[in-house]
Amino acid sequence: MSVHIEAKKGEIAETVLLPGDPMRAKWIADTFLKDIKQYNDVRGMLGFTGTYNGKEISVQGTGMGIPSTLIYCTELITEYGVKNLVRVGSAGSYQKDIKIRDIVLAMAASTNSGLNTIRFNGADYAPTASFKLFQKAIEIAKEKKITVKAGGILSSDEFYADEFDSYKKWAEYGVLCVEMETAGLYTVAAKHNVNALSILTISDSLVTKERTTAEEREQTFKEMIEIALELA
Ligand SMILES: O=P(O)(O)O[C@H]1O[C@H](CO)[C@@H](O)[C@H]1O
Ligand SMILES: O=c1cc[nH]c(=O)[nH]1
Repeated sequence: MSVHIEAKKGEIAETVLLPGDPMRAKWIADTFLKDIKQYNDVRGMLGFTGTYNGKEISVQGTGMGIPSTLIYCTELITEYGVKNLVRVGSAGSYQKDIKIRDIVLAMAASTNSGLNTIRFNGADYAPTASFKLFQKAIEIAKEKKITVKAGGILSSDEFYADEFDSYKKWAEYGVLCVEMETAGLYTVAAKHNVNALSILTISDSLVTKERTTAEEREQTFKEMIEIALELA
């Protein structure tokens, strides 16, 4: 047992899917996995291990934001030996041609978090996806005939910005979409020399102001999950 995860050693697979929402973790386990065992309920941050096509895989809620994500990822890596961390999250589009329900593979994550400027004494660090998982995800998507887009994203510390239009600066520099965890995930994975990839489904657009419902966000991101599960 670690501070925030009550699993015994060996109860968590080498590959873990990481939704922010613990209820999405339960939905993924119930919908896609066999022989499911719930290994965590500390703080309601549900975690499950099961099998997918005969391979063991786990799914763990991370909560929202970089600090919460860093807690779960650090414990998964250092206490449970997890090697592949695959975030499956929702994101807001910053670009006209990134539409609701599109899937985005995050190649790199800019951030307005102090995480790395603190860590690197004021210098910038560029958190990037693991090439191995990224390349594999592209191949899986091709095989499954699922269209994916790929590029840089923003991991923001705030969901509600004071100035709505502040997103336009990131958009001008090619950032595809915004979420709140990936820069932390990629940084902690790099520190411990393990693999990480964020696969995101666009839940709303800052450009067109369209939105999906909370239920859709929890349950309808099937294609993204199908790619992630094949990464085990
Ligand atoms: O859908 P999840 O994985 O929670 O991700 C996004 O949704 C939350 C905000 O509603 C933030 O965690 C953001 O990153
Ligand atoms: O606009 C959005 C949508 C999902 N997640 C975010 O952080 N922002």
